[in-house]
Amino acid sequence: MGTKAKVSFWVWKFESDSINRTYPMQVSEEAIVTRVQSLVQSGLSRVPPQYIQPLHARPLHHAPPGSDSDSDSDSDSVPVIDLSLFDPTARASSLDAIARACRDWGAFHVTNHGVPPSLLAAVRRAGLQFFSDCPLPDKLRYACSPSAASEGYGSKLLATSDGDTASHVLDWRDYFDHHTLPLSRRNPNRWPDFPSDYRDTVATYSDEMKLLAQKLLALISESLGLPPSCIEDAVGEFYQNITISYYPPCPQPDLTLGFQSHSDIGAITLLIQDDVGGLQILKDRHNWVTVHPFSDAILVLLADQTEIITNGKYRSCVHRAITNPDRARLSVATFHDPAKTVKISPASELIDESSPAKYRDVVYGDYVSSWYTKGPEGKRNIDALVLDS
Ligand SMILES: O=C(O)CCC(=O)C(=O)O
Ligand SMILES: [Fe+2]
Repeated sequence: MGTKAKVSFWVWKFESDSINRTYPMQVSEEAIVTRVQSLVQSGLSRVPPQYIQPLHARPLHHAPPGSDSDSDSDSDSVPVIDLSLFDPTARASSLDAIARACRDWGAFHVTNHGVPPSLLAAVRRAGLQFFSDCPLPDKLRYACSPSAASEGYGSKLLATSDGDTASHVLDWRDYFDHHTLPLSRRNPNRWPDFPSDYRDTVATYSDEMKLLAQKLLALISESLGLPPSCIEDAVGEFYQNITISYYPPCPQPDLTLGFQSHSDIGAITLLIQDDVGGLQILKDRHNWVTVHPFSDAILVLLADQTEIITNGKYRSCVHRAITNPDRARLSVATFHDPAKTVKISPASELIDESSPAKYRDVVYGDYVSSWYTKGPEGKRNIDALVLDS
């Protein structure tokens, strides 16, 4: 069956504590190539302990009101913005709708966004074929190195002595990360060559996402009364990465997360998912709301640098992915970040005596390093930059 060979990657040393809880003490070399999918294919009925979330982070459905694990309120749903309504007559009310969505959610779906539905389908299909039809040894030819933000096929790892990964709880997720922009970072030879249209599809998708991100940042700037180019000018040339996440079915979804709670660290993320569902957004700081898959809409998530540039008028969106026992899930997130050398600060237009800067300036590369050493830890990394008022 071939599954045994895959399990052999899973080599841990375990030790038990006084209440007989087993936990890993040391990660062997082989564990570097562990993928969640290979665990699942080995036929587990319980998840290994390093995937078990602490109680407060579990996707419970009956938590006390106000807690981080509050119930999913189905009555609330992420706003939808129809981009075809930005003609001169409807423009003012559409900008108002964007302002409300950014203020209340830090997220919204866009429809009539101009990206061909066939391209959205093609990128989902290419990702799914790579993850589900390609044998593990072939996928591992693209394994990313365990160092921070490397390109390729990976899974989150346990903390290492060099401090590259900081969390002690693992996500129930495998991923493929592509460096797509600027073009000097784009090398499709490092991406899967199966299915045969994979590389072209991801490259075309990257170009389309860049155009949409530019359009959206202009509208978001305008929705605050800023010049359309304000946020994009502050970000500078986009450093774009595309991450395809694959969440295998999980035997114990109540104990795990596909992706722990976090906000994205760049400026703006554009996300599509398949019809399985599992993405949740934290609304009003304590309510987890499921983002139901919505035909060919694209989900816009405001990220930390946009929060700084808008001086907190728009906050970055905290989100997570839950798992399910039955179906693998796929999402494609396209991140648009500043270059590492760019200094990000609140837009001068938004600052005066009555509205002082709320965030310290930060060089984006320093922000990224602190994220990779501390990890999201279920908190907002950006809170470290908030100035005392
Ligand atoms: O899978 C998802 O829906 C979320 C992915 C995500 O949050 C990320 O890649 O940053
Ligand atoms: Fe994210």
